[in-house]
Amino acid sequence: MSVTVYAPASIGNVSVGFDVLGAAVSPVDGTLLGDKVTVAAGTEPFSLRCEGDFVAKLPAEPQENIVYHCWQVFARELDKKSVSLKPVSMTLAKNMPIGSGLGSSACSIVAALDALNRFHENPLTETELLALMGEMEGQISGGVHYDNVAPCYLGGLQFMVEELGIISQSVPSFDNWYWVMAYPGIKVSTAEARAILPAQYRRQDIIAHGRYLGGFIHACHSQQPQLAAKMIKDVVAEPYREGLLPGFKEARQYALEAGALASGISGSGPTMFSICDDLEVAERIARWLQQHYVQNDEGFVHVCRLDSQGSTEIGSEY
Ligand SMILES: Nc1ncnc2c1ncn2[C@@H]1O[C@H](COP(=O)(O)OP(=O)(O)OP(=O)(O)O)[C@@H](O)[C@H]1O
Ligand SMILES: N[C@@H](CCO)C(=O)O
Repeated sequence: MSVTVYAPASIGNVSVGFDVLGAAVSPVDGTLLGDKVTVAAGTEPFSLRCEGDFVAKLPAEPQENIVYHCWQVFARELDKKSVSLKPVSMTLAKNMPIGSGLGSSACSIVAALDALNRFHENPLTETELLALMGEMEGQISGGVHYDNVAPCYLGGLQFMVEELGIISQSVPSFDNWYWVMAYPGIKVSTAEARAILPAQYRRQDIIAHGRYLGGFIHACHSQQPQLAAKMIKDVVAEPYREGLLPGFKEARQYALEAGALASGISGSGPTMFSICDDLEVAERIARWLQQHYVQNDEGFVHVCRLDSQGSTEIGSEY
C-alpha cells in the first residue's frame, strides 16, 4: 500500500497580514509548483529517499530533513491516542526551492504529515494535523506561524483566527485575480528575515496595520476587489526586508505602472507576487520579471491562480 500527496506553493503574509494571512497558489499552465511525498509500507520503522529539482539543496542527513521530524511528531501523537504506527518508507520529491518565500518547508511538512495521516487511515483530525504542521514550521523558522502551512494544507486564502479551537478559516477572494510569482533564484533564510524585524512598532504603524488588514478582510467579504487591492500594504515587514531583495523596488514600480493591482514580498522573500485582474497584463509583467528580476537559472516566473484545493492525494496503491 502507498499514498502520494502533493502540497502547493503558498504566499505567507500576502503583505497585509504578517503571520496571520496566507494564500495557496498554482500555475495556470498546470505546472505542479510544490513538493510531493509518498508513504509506502517499509521494512524498518522509518526510511527516507529524496529526489526532485532541489534535492541537492536539502540537508545531507535524512535525520536533518524536516520530513523525519514530521514522522517523529506524528509517531508521538499516535502514541498518545494508542494507535499503532506502521513502518514507513517515505519518498520526498523536493521541487520547491528552499528559502524562496514560496513556503518550501511548508510544502514538505504538509505533504509529509498529510500523507502519513492518510496512510494510517486518518487517526488525526484536520485541526490536530494543522497544529503539528505549525509546530514543524516553528522548529525551522524560529517562531510558530501558520500562514504557509494552513493555505498549503487547506487551500485558498486563509486567515489565522487561533481561537475556539480553530486555527485557520478561509476568506473569500476574487475569482478573476491572477497572481504573478517571481522567484529570482537566490535564497533568503526565513529565520534571518524574521530576526531583522523590530521587536516593537510605533503606534501609527499599528493603527495603519489594523486599518489595512481589517479593510482587506472586509473588502474580501463584501467582494470589493479595488478596495481589497488598495489594502494590500505591509508596514510590518516589507520596509525592513526590501533591502534583502535586489531589484525589488524597481520590479514593484514596474508592475504598478504596467497595471498590477498590488505587489509585495511573498513570505519572507525573495519571491515577489503581483496581483492582476487581466491575463495579458499578468503575462506582460511575468515576461518583464523573467528578464529583470530573475537572477540565475534557478529562478522562474509563473502566472498563478489561487489553489483552492490545498494538499491533494495524487496517487495511491492498495
Ligand atoms: N524538506 C525540507 N524542505 C525545505 N527545507 C528543509 C527541509 N528539510 C530541512 N530543511 C531545512 O529547513 C530550512 C528551511 O529554511 P527556510 O525556512 O528559510 O526555507 P523555506 O521554508 O524554504 O522558506 P520559505 O517559506 O521562504 O520558502 C533550511 O535550513 C533547510 O535546510
Ligand atoms: N510570515 C512568515 C512567512 C515566512 O514564509 C514571515 O514573513 O516571516
